[in-house]
Order: sequence, then structure tokens, then C-alpha cells
Amino acid sequence: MRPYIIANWKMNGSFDALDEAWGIDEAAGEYRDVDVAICPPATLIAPMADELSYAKAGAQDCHQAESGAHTGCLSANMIGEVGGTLAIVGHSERRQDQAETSAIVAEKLIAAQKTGLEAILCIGEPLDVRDAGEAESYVCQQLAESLVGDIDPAMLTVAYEPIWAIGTGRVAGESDIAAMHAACRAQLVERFGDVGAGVRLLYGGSVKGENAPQILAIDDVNGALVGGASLKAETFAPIIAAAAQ
Ligand SMILES: O=C[C@H](O)COP(=O)(O)O
Repeated sequence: MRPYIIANWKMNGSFDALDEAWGIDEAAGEYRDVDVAICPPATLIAPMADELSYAKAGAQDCHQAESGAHTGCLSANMIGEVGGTLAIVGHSERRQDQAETSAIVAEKLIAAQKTGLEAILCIGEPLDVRDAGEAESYVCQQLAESLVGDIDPAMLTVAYEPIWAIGTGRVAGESDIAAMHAACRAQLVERFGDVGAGVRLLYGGSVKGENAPQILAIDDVNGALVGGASLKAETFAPIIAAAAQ
């Protein structure tokens, strides 16, 4: 399976940051066996989509509706119109800040795919759930509830991001990542049949150049969704390089 490394810039990056995107694109050109994407703030999708040669540009979210009275939101079609080819849906920060439920995330996922965007579905448990020993059932339920309806597994990537590992410097243990990815894989195969074995499963949460080789070597980890370390080409390129190994 081709590894997939995605940069999620979150609410970071003005026009000056485009230089970092060009640096990331250079790394993507150097390691062509790795799929690379950048999801910048919406204001930067168009310039990136115009200029990137090897990496793809995408959005951090999309609305479930095609158009209408949804102040401040972007439809999947609008993202596609400016050259975006993917949309992250269900990131834990949106589930928390915008009270997005898995039912809403499921609608967003379908809306993204319907307009030809790849959907990157995020799932992950908070710390109290992990401490209570219920991480696996929590995440599997999120996965089931987010994959409702007519979904194309060929346009789907799933990112497991334990919430307590996001931006904290704390990474999940290798055996915990392996167990969670195995559980997600089994569920994807149950949901989509053999094709489910080909859906890429990414890990996210404090991935850096230093820990990427170990994380990316874990069974069923097919790439990474990266926040902080993706903001600079010099910290993101080593993650792309690790994926190429
Ligand atoms: O979408 C990316 C994740 O939330 C991970 O963020 P992080 O690499 O800063 O921990």
C-alpha cells in the first residue's frame, strides 16, 4: 500500500507560509512512492492547488450541504472548484469545538465523496475513555457511526488520532496503536469486504521526524496525519522520508 502523509495546518499559516508548502512539495517530489497532501486554512487552498506539483491540496473540513444559509462554511464543491482534492472530516477539534457528531461527520463524508473529493475520516478517543479501558469500543463505534450510507472505500482514508496525543508531545504506545489499527482494519473489512483491506489507516498525534520511523513501521499504519510538525518543510520532510523507507 502506498504510504500517505497528510499535513493539517489547522488555523496556522498566512501567505508567507506558502514558502513552506513549496518546500514540502520538493520533498514530495523527492519521495514519489509516498502520497503527500497539505490541508491549509481555506484561504491557501487555491494558491497551493495552482502551484503544487507533487503534493495535493485539500481542506480541513467541508459542510454536508451543497449550498445554503450556513455562514462561514464551505461546501465540498467549493473546495473542488479551487483545486482541492481532499477534505478531512470529523477531526476531534471540530467534533469538540463545533459539536460535530458522528452522524454529521457521516453526512460530510458522503458530501465530500459525492463531489469527487477524497475523504479523510478522523476518529479517536479522549483520555478518560482510554483510562477506563474503553478506547477500542469507543473508536469502533465512532467508525461505524461515521461510515453510514453509500461510501466509496476507494476514496476513503481513516486517521486514528487519540485526542490526548494531539499537540501534547505524548504518543500512544506502539502496541496500543497496533491493537487499535487492527481493530479498525477488521471493521473496515467487515464493512466493505476485501476492498476494506486497501483503505489506508493513518496515525495522528505528535508525529515528528524523530518518532515517525517507529510509528510508520507498525502493522496497519499506512501513513500519518500531522499537525505541529507539518507547519515547516524542515520538520515535515523527515516524516515523508521515513514513510519512503
Ligand atoms: O490533524 C493532526 C493532528 O491533530 C495531530 O496534531 P499534532 O501532530 O500537532 O499532534
